[in-house]
Amino acid sequence: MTAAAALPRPLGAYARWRRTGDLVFIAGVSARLPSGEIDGVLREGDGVRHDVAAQTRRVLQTIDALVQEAGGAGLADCVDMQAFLVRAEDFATFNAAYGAFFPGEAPTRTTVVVRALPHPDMVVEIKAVACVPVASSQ
Ligand SMILES: O=C(O)C/C=C/C(=O)C(=O)O
Repeated sequence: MTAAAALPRPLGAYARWRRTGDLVFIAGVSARLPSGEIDGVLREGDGVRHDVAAQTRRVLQTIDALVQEAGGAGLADCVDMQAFLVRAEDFATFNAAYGAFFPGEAPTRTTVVVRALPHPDMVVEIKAVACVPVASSQ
C-alpha cells in the first residue's frame, strides 16, 4: 500500500498539503483514519472515552506520512506545529505523547484549547509547516 492510499481524505474543499518553495503547509490533521473512523475512541457501555495519547500518536503518524507524500523525510522536516486541544486537562498527556516523537530537536509549537473540533470524537488536531528543500523532494 502506498503512503497516499493510507491517508484520510480531506473533509472539505482544502488540500491536505500545499508547497510553496521549500515550505510545505500541512492542513489540520485529526486522528481520523482512512476508513473514516477516529482512533482513540473507546466506547464503554453507553459512554465514550477519548484517549488523547492515542489520538496524538495517530495525528503525528499522519503528519509524518503527509510530509513524505510531499517529498520530505517525515516529521523530522517539520519546523512548526500548531496544536488544538478540546480539553485543557489533556495537556500533560498530550505533551508526553507528543514529546516521544521528538527526542532530539523539535519544531516550534503553539498549543491552544478550543471549544470543539469538526467531529465530537476528535480531541486533538495539529497543523504543521515542514521545510522540504525543492531539490531534495525531486
Ligand atoms: O482531517 C481531519 O480529520 C481534521 C479535519 C479538519 C477540517 O475539516 C478542517 O480543519 O477544516
